[in-house]
Amino acid sequence: MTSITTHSRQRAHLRGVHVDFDGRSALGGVDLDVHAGSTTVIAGPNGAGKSTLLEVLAGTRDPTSGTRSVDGAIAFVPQRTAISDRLPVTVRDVVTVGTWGRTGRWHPLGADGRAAVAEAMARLGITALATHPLASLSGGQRQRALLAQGIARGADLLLLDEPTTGLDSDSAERIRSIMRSEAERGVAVVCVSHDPVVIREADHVVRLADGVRIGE
Ligand SMILES: Nc1ncnc2c1ncn2[C@@H]1O[C@H](COP(=O)(O)OP(=O)(O)OP(=O)(O)O)[C@@H](O)[C@H]1O
Repeated sequence: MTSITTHSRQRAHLRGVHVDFDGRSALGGVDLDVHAGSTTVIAGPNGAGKSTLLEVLAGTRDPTSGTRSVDGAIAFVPQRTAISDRLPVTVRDVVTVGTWGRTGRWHPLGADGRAAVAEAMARLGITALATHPLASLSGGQRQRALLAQGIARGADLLLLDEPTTGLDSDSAERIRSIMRSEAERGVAVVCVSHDPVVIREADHVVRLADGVRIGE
């Protein structure tokens, strides 16, 4: 059983985060706290700063000013459209990359890594696709492979960029169910989404407009 202490543990903490692009403000002083064992959705209109905020959380973009602290390992699941469909890799290759966070790059997979890859593929229902090229998958299957990569990492903070966009309702439900179960396992799940069901099911909703939080 996971203790209440573990579940309420703070995983990420942003204060006064500003991001400017060429002198234009994309984020104008955002505060955010993310806790273990919860789901947080970043919502808002196009251009509101959602992806920029996710990038700051991920550590791939430095704030122009403000502070960021993150406690634990991060897995980032990009939108499937952000990945080239020409990459000559199989589904198992894609999921195996997730274990690099455990083993270090290019190290042979040990039994733990192989088990993590197999479990992640089984949870996403893509075991039968393991040897298929990424390029041969449908959009929904590709998004599942990317999420399997994210959970194979075994991270404390799982960041997802629009994971259900363009998926049919069964595929979207599978993705939502994995997000819920990861949170139940104690992971802090943060996702950018326009999907009303994802937003309704979230423990916390951060609404952005023009780079600032609204509705609080
Ligand atoms: N690399 C960049 N260079 C310059 N401007 C950028 C860059 N990335 C984002 N922006 C600008 O910052 C603002 C916020 O962009 P961001 O992508 O974070 O919004 P978003 O809420 O994720 O939008 P969408 O829903 O369309 O994905 C926009 O005005 C965008 O044009």
